Amino acid sequence: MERIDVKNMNIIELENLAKKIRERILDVVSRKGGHLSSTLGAVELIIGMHYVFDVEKDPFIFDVSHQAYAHKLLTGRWEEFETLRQFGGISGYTRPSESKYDYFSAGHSSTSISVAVGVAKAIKLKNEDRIPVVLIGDGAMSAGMVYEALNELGDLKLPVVIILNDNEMSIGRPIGAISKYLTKLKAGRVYQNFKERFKKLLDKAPSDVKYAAKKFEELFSVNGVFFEEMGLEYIGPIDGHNLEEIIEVLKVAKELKKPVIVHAKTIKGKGYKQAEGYYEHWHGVSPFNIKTGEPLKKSTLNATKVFSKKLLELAREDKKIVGVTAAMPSGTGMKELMKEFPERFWDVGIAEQHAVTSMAPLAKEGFIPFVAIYSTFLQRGYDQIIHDVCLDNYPVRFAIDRAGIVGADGETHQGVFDVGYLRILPNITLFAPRDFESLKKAVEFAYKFDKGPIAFRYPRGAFSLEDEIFEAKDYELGKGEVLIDSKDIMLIAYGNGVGKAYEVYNILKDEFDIGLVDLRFVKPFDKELLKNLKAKKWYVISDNAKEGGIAEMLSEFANKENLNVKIESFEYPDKFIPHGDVKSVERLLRVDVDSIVKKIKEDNG
Ligand SMILES: Cc1ncc(C[n+]2csc(CCOP(=O)(O)OP(=O)(O)O)c2C)c(N)n1
Ligand SMILES: CC(=O)[C@@H](O)[C@H](O)COP(=O)(O)O
Ligand SMILES: [Mg+2]
Repeated sequence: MERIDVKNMNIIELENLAKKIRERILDVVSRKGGHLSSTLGAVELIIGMHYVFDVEKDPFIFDVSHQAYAHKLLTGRWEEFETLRQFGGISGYTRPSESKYDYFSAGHSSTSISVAVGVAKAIKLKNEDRIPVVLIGDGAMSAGMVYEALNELGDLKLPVVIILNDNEMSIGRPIGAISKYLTKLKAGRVYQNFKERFKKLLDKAPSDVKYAAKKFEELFSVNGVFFEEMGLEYIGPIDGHNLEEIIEVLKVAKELKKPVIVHAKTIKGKGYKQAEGYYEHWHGVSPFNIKTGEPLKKSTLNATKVFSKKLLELAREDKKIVGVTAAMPSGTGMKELMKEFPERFWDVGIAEQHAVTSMAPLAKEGFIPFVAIYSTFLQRGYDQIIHDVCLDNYPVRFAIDRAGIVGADGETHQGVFDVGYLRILPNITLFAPRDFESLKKAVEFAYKFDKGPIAFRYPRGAFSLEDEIFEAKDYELGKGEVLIDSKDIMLIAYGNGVGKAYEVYNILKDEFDIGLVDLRFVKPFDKELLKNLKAKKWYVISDNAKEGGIAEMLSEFANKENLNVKIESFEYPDKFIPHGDVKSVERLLRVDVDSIVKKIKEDNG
């Protein structure tokens, strides 16, 4: 399907288009799952962008880009939208590799204004007639990167239009002073009209009236002062569902040829009554019944719930336990702890760097901090882990959720780098549970461990290994476990890799002398156990990137110790891993059970 040209449509036609887009989004997301309420709330703003700006030349930059489904539908992906977030289908985010109308990839939040500043510099250097337009949510405004970008933009005064899509929500409740400030701006509209009338009066008034009026303005003008002080023009708040108003204001913003913030108020979930105005649940959904809003599948036990429950148990017993999440209270299971102990567990908003650093002094002061962040978002806090936690060896506990392949979110969200990026840091201890029971033991071990920073990782959803196949033993620092011994082939697995290795073992056990080791710790790892293995063919199975991963680590060790072993890795190859269900993606990467079995048979046949 061709790109839909909205420029010649009248308001009624645009409103009908908005309705059609919402119906398409609801229909597909209810059957396939995906992000829902953000994207429903941004339909008119996106139509407005397409109406006023020229998508053929102006960079359209979507923050996170989970709200950009309307943009996908307008730019020739109406039919393909059916494959949303499915293996081999279109991405849930903007991807230049998917469409020339997707200017930049996103998935992590708060990068958009930096991208706009960069492209605005390029446009100026090339002396072109283009203007970057950004769509960013209020939740994304909690991250430091936004202010780094605004700081430069306000100084350079490059033409950039930033549409602030303010639905007064992040995934959950919005956090912090900026969010409160944006809410206050609600009152601004009335004041703006007043200000206009007041200005006319002032021009004729004596100077003492001018003085009083100025004071009045200082006292009551909450309208965009913050942004104006940063050197940006501020327009708003406008009604982000009123196409006429959006178009009128965006036209003005475009003509100003300056950095402008257009502050639009929207309703998250707009157009689907069940979702309108609800925190969290409707942000990202699995397939559901449109009529009732009920999910089609009942939720089952997952690693996040097990982590959350165990930490809550410990927190009830020990007041020194504190914790933080960065805008993912439900996603990380910290919500329950925040509810019961609001003075000890915090959501800091999208602010992973701050989350990490702020826990180090709590450790220094004798508290027991847990940082619960997804593997992919912890990348944001990397320097803070090195500089503020590891350097002075503070016992901050990192609970790394969504480790491994996460599924439908794809490239931007895969939790595959943490083993590599953490393994190289001095002072840190790294380990991983293999099933729900060992996850409980992992939380206990991390709680008691006070020698320095420690991190454990667990997957999205359930482990691939069921409980009670192997008894969950207490963790001992740096100790692995031989689960099944052998003299020939050894599957050396880590974390959620143990379940996959066990499946491989079951297929091959009658044909080969094959065993299974759970490494348990990657740092420090169990050198004695490995040296004493009789099996000299090691197959490494773990859900992390191969580069900087476990096989690499074991090869270095084996070479140093002259162990004379052959090591093969079934970790993830050196590429960004696409979206789709875990099984299909692993098959594509040739690290699924069948591919591993085939390779072992070929090697040993
Ligand atoms: C660095 C980072 N941390 C956390 C997230 C998870 N996340 C995705 S969207 C979102 C909420 C964003 O809120 P807002 O910008 O207001 O957009 P809305 O969904 O309300 O439209 C969060 C926390 C992320 N994508 N990137
Ligand atoms: C857009 C974003 O970053 C989040 O909404 C993410 O998709 C959540 O992932 P989970 O579904 O794994 O919590
Ligand atoms: Mg929001």
